[in-house]
Amino acid sequence: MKAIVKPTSQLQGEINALSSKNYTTRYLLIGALADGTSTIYYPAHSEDSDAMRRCVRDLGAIIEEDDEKIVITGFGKNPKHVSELNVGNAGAVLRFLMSTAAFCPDVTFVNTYPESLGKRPHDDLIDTLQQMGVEVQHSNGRLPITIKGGQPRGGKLTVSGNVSSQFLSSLLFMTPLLEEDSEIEVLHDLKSKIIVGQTLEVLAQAGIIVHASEDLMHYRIPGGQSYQAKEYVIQGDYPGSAAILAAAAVTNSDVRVLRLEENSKQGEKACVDVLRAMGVNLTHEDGVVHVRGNQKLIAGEFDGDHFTDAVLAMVAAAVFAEGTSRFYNVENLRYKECDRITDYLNELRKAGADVEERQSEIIVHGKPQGVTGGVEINAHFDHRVIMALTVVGLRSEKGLIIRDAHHVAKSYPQYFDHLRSIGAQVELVNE
Ligand SMILES: O=C(O)C1=C[C@@H](OP(=O)(O)O)[C@@H](O)[C@H](O)C1
Ligand SMILES: C=C(OP(=O)(O)O)C(=O)O
Repeated sequence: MKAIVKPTSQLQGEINALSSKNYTTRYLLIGALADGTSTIYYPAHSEDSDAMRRCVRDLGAIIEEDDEKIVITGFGKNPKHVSELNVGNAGAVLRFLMSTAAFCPDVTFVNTYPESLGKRPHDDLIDTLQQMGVEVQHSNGRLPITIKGGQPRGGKLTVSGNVSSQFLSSLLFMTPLLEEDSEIEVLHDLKSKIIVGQTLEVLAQAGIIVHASEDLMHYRIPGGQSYQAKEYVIQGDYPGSAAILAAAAVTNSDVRVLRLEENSKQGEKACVDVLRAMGVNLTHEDGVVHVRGNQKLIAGEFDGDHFTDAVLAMVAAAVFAEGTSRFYNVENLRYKECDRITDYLNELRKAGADVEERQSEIIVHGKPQGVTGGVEINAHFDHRVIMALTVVGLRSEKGLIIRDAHHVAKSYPQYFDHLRSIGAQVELVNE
């Protein structure tokens, strides 16, 4: 599918935020790891959340669903001995389930996105699984990956955190089910640290005890625990909504996004502060972010690791700011669906933006007068590139054509419908 994004100067209306992808994957997992029946209200419906649903079902969870909820009966620590799992292009789903798969004798995670997830490294988690006595076959740390588990061991474990926090989260979900206690030391650095808070939050809700050090670099996890079956309610999704808010920020707008909790643990809620720091006129009260954009933004400097999945949308807003913006501490964006520094900036340049890259920084020389556009954009299999380039297209002189825009469905299938409902001129054409 091709998205033809036409210049649009005005956006107006109200959007109900999509449901959080990262909470949906977590609650599906802990529902599957519980012995009883849990209920998840308002789950996300996207390729990534569907991938988790499909895989836990393959592993033996029983799932019933209707329009508002999923009812899931888990398999505890006794998943079905499947031979193959397909996580699609979902990094978190793969990494979370690699540890769960250690309870199975022989499971292969297949490589269905060789150009995207197939290029992402998983060595750090493979190392830890090997410390636990699990045999892992892999191609240079990448898919396809075969886990030959059975009886993984706890004890003293280390995991590197400087590529992804998902490896640590994965171990935090699985180690409470081991017979013996575990101690996890995070080596090097811990990127996307803030999202580990979401993992600890849902573990506590399921009655799991984890002793975490204040800096989130050391953990003591008592073994022999079991997940309680509970009821969970999914909140609105900040990473996806960040793109809607950025679109409102770069146009003349009066846009309200509902269901965005002020006290959420999602790091990407910082996008509200980033836009405010850029001079955007907005309020955030009672779960509603209300943007009244006037196309005027000012540049700023931001630690992007605090809002990793919203960085691309914030960079898109900075393209139109007065002055030079700097997003630092973002090296791990290179290990996502595409290289979100080099690949993304190449597409931004095609659209007419003035951007520079460093190994762990994105620098944007703003163009308040707008960019020319009028070119075709390569999506690089990346939903966040698609969403961010759409924002740029709306404020361009000649619009943008985004190829392979259907990949937006990885996290936000209704993105273009939502944008059109507030007045964005976007045409979708089957290629
Ligand atoms: O734990 C999670 O659900 C996620 C962690 C983050 O990844 P990294 O830790 O690799 O940055 C984030 O980018 C991803 O979308 C979801
Ligand atoms: C990086 C992302 O997801 P994942 O790592 O789960 O593929 C994302 O949603 O932006």
